[in-house]
Amino acid sequence: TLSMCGLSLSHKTATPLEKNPWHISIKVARPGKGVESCKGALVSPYFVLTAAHCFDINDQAHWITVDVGKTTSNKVVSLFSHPDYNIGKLRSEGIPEFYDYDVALVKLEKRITFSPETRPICLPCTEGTTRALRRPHPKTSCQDHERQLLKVGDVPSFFVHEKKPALERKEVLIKNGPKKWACQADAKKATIYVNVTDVAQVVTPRFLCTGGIEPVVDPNTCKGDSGGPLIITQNRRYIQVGVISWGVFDVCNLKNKGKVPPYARDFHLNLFTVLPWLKEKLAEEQLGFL
Ligand SMILES: CO[C@H]1CCN(Cc2c(C)cc(C)c3[nH]ccc23)[C@H](CO)C1
Repeated sequence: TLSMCGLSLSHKTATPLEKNPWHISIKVARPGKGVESCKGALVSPYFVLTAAHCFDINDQAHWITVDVGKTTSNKVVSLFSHPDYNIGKLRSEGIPEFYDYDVALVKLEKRITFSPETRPICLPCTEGTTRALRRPHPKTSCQDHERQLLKVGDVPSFFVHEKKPALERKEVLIKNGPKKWACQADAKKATIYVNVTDVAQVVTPRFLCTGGIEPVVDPNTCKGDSGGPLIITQNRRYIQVGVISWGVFDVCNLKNKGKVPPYARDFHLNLFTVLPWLKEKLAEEQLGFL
């Protein structure tokens, strides 16, 4: 039987993890280089979905620890970054970091047993999401999922910011209508993109854009939120539509303290743009990809 995805407990006394049971914390301890912190989402008994930029080509599996539910340091067996991810691809054009296809799957050594604080989130174009959307199977298509989840306009969504011991939900609007172009244009205000002439060079069709102050002030991501899920709620079920990739302004960086500019935008890898890769890597996880 396909286990149900995107469920969570929401009563007042539920713990942060019971409320966000898909939440994963990832740490990469590089000898002599300190620890890099990222987040991820549990998507099946063996796999965590995160950002490719959390890892370096030289990272050893034993440098990576993955906290799932209450158990810390689950062993990583393998790491599958998207084949088209290449952070240095545009270096020759004076663009030091390029985040296109910034998505990775981490395979755990031991199969995770689900529990009230450990449950998978729903992925687009799977049977679990068809059920979460209360749509008929097999009549419902992947395109139906995209039309229902990523409607044209400002789409309500949220990400989870870890502020130990709490997990805070940050509600943001995906600018998926007329505001999309202004959202993307603000990418050029990022310090490292000073050489960018056409914003389309760095904001490729793989990205969803959040942040800014119209129609309301959106909270922004921090570097440490990288890899976490961008989530849309439907009928109290949680569906991941994006992976937090990069932002123009790190609100957690103390030197940026207190002053968040209106051009602070965040960019998330749109999972609808990497479905063939997801389907291939998760083929054995019985998620029922459409
Ligand atoms: C385009 O230029 C910027 C790229 C990435 N930014 C770092 C960064 C990463 C890597 C990932 C996430 C989720 C971030 N959220 C906010 C900042 C931030 C720095 C600016 O801080 C330079």
